[in-house]
Amino acid sequence: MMNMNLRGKTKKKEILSSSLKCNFICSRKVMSISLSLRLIPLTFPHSSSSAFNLKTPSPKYYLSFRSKTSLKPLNATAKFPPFIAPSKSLSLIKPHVQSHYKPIIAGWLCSVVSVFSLSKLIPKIACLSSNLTVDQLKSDGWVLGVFVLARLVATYWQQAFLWEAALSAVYDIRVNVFERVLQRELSFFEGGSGVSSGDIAYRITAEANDVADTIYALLNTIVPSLLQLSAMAAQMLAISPALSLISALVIPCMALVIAYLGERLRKISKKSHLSIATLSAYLNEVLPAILFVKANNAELCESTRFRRLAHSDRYERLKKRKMKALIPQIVQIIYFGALFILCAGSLLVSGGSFDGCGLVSFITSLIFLIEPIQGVGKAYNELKQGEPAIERLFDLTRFKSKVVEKSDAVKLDHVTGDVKFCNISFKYADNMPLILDKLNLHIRAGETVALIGPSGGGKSTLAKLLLRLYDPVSGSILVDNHDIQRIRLDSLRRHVGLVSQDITLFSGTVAENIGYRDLIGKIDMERVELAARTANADEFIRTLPQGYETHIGPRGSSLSGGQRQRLAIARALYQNSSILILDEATSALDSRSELLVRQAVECLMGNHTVLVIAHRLETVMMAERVFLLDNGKLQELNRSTLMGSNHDTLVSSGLVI
Ligand SMILES: Nc1ncnc2c1ncn2[C@@H]1O[C@H](COP(=O)(O)OP(=O)(O)OP(=O)(O)O)[C@@H](O)[C@H]1O
Repeated sequence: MMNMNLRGKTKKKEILSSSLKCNFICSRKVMSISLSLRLIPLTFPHSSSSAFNLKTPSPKYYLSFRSKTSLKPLNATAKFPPFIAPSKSLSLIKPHVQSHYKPIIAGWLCSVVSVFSLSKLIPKIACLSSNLTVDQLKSDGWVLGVFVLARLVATYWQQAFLWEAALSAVYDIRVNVFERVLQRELSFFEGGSGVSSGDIAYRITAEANDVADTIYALLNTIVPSLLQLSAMAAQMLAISPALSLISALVIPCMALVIAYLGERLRKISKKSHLSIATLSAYLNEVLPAILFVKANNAELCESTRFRRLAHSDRYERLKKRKMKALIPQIVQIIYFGALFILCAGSLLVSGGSFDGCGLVSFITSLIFLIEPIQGVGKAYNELKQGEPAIERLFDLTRFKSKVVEKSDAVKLDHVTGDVKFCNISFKYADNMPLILDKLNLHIRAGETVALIGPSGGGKSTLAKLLLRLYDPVSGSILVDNHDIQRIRLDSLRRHVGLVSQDITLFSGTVAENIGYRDLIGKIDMERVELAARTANADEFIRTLPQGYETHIGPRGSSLSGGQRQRLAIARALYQNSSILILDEATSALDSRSELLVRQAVECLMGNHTVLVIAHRLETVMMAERVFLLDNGKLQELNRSTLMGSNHDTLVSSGLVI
């Protein structure tokens, strides 16, 4: 049921609000959540954005849900320090560019050939045009041809080499940024101010391409444009120093205009980057949830949200495109104006001091002098346009981890699976309440312990602490009597496997998903099949069109819920970790699928230490000990007492009945 009422459109700072009531049907629970849909200000760091008087809201406003439950708003700008000083942008990309010095030098050498050919061409063309005879054409024609060809070939290779350097530098930057993103703590991606994956994806793809354009423009300016500028200036000085000085007055005039417009372009570009990143973040959140959208008849609501974000982007892009189109026109006006004055002036000033050939040569040199000045302007604009992209890209790499691997951390080759939580207290942030409060738990090697408790009680948090995705505020966790803070992170996570509640499968084949741990090595097909048989998955896999080589679609979307769960269990078995955390899915399965999954879980329990976050009574009964986690405290329950509990007690313990 949806009731949407959109009010207010155009006034500055007007808040457009509507209310939306949706019924969310989640597994066996029916939650009725009242959502209020409204536009709230979206802050652009360091931007002085004005409100836009448009029919649709300005980019200052951003559509969000407000609900009693914590539906996460899209967040394209959260968690980043303020933009760094523009001057730092160049120093950030410098090391990556310098490491590709070979194509840069090759490109610059080609530019030397290109400029040399041009400086030889100009006087020859000037003399030919002022004194054209068949004999002269015959004698000088082939020389001209050679220089023209040399310039064309050299210019081609100059651009090819410089693009190679720019794209290689951006490849390095991308790899570096992505590796740093992978190293970031989980808190960067989740929680109220977590950064959306769409925003990160946009930075690493589209914005990195903008950085490539900037690097190319800079490389193409530093030597080629300056070379051409010097060569042409030298020629002009040789012909007429007086006229050359007058021409030089044009340069600061152009530089001032270009600098002013470039600064404006930088501000506009920053907003444009943010608006497209927000749109990308939105799409990355909504499209994977398309089933939910359709099931809730939310197409209209999502289409409205999309339109607003797309409109903001259109507005910002158009502004940027207009500015980019305007700059060359203004430069051209100054250029042609100056040229006209110079042509007229040269006739007066020269007073016959140089001939027609010299005059044509001077004017042609001036034309080719203005070209690199325009090039410098263009490069400056590219830099101003690329700065926000460089800043946003490198923002991803700047962080200080709270979960730090100690220098003397040990690698454990084998663990028996003895786990102790000693006096663990934890909260997600200083200003948040304690989720776990002086909690103690000892799971013996090979034992299966079930953890139950109300939703939000902290069960998944406990699992995250065991994987060291967060560190406790106080207390310690021991694996085989080694404090996990003294175990190497890769070693710890190799020995602790996780089957999470939200089953994560990737596009690819069944075998690749089961053998995920060996994805870049060699997947052991025998182990894959053994794991699949143990997890009761082999039977259905063999009915798929290409068996283990069948592609399962994005996020395993071609499989049923039960099949996905069994595949995830098979993957955990393949990993061969001694300790397994099994966050049981709450979603309903038919009784046969449920039985198959339960049998698979039972197989897991046979020879692993298992911490199962249980939601079903049947799973609880498979465990040797059962603990209730409530209000940050742990309490051991008697299984037989639990069996005899009434419906309300079981539901309040977080069990799905
Ligand atoms: N990244 C986070 N940042 C801030 N708070 C969080 C974060 N993750 C979880 N929380 C909060 O911590 C509390 C415990 O969450 P947790 O996911 O551990 O509960 P749970 O017992 O596993 O719940 P469920 O059974 O519903 O999965 C909740 O109040 C939740 O809102």
